Amino acid sequence: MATVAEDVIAAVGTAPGEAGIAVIRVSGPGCVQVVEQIFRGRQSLKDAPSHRMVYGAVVDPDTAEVLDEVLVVRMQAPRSYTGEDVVEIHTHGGSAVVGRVLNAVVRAGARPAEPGEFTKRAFLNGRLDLSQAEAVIDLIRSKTDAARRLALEQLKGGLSARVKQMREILLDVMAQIEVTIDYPEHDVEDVTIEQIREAVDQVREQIDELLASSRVGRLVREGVRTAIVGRPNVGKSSLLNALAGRERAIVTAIPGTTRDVVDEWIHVRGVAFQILDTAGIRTTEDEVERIGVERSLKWVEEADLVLCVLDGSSPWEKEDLELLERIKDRPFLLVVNKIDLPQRLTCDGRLEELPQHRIVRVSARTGDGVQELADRMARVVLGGEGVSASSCMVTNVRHMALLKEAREDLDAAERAVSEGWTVDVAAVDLRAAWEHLGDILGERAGEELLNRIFSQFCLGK
Ligand SMILES: Nc1nc2c(c(=O)[nH]1)N(C=O)[C@@H](CNc1ccc(C(=O)N[C@@H](CCC(=O)O)C(=O)O)cc1)CN2
Ligand SMILES: Nc1nc2c(ncn2[C@@H]2O[C@H](COP(=O)(O)OP(=O)(O)OP(=O)(O)O)[C@@H](O)[C@H]2O)c(=O)[nH]1
Ligand SMILES: [Mg+2]
Repeated sequence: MATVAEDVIAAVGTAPGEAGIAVIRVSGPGCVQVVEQIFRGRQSLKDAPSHRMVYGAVVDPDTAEVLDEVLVVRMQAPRSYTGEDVVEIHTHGGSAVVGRVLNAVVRAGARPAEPGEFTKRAFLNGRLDLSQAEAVIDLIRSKTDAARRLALEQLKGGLSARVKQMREILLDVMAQIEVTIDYPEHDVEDVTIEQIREAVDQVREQIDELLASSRVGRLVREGVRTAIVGRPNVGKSSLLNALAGRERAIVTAIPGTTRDVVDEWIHVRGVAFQILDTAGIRTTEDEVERIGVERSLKWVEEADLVLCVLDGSSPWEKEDLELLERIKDRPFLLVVNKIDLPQRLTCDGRLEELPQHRIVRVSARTGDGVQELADRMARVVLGGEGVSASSCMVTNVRHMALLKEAREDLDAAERAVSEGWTVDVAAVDLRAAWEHLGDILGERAGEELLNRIFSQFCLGK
């Protein structure tokens, strides 16, 4: 079969396995002619209007055997996902059908696409910038509603708009510096220094805001590691089970039941929490239990959120106080458990000293207060307002690193003017900041970076 197209790529866009339908996507100049060769419909594809389904059959290019009954849609460049001519063949789902149809497309002149190649083309054709292309992977990978929302916001260009706005401010002041340098006879240097300061402050403030959002962004994207800690027998494992809604961990009346860390994922208000049930913290001679206690203490330091459990039915003990000291500078909630029993937790006003929104009273046995605890956990992570539909958060470590670099460039620019250097010195730093921000959008992205990013995609995306 003659090759009719320069670089037409094809891949299955849907998940493998039996399904109602599957979509084979073909992209590149000449892809309409490629598919035309194997498509028999009432209407020829090239005469069909763009973005309109056409009914027909796919045939084997050599034997003309009918392979499947299909719907085909053509999307004319540049109005398509990749920005190139695109044809999609919607077949019946199932590996034999999809295998034969894809094979026919390849024999008609397309080549199998590499992972992420459609999205890479969308980037190279200017349909998406790099941060938007990265959002496509995040969107596909998102397991919770909040993660989906953040990724979609980025795909729609939320982060890009913020970055472009900062670059505008920098570009304006860089232009002003040019004028100062080119026409030194006009005494404009003082004005320029003020403008540099103002631009630096404005952009730095925006960068700081974005970097501050990255903590929550990461938690939303990756999940919140939440450690349940406390003395033995206060009901930590019971609490894990109550949050999980199933008997995940072993519960007994014997103190020191849990040794290894037991974990379970739960979703609260669109955020994923990995709940870690740990060994009760006490001094012990038992070697196995001692190692468990060490791990518990490690989790107090490393968790994104600490749930410190107290037994409301028994008096406060010295271990409780020690633990409270350890957690007070970490993100924590204090959970007073066993409220179904008579309350004997006297703690000399220590509880009253804590911010009251940090204290939740529950019964892991009856389930009272457990929903309130879950809501409170989500609030601690998301802050007051939660992840609103319009909020833009940085979730990507590449973006974080570039924002930090840009911030350092701006610090350097400010130092240059404060120390009385001529404005051309600050100009170098401002340009560096402008470029680092541009790297978020992929302005100077080389082949290596692009390959690293797009190779993480699934086939057919
Ligand atoms: N069948 C199918 N579903 C899909 C995709 C796809 O490629 N094919 N997508 C792939 O990820 C997503 C949707 N993304 C898309 C983005 C742009 C265009 C597109 O044709 N845009 C044109 C026309 C818009 C219009 O008619 O107004 C444009 O922007 O000019 C299509 C899909 C999710 N669902
Ligand atoms: N009445 C009552 N009993 C509870 C409650 N929560 C836990 N218990 C009981 O307290 C005992 C200890 O519960 P666990 O969940 O095993 O406690 P733990 O903190 O995991 O204990 P270790 O693993 O030994 O550190 C068990 O007998 C539970 O049934 C509660 O809310 N009310
Ligand atoms: Mg336990």
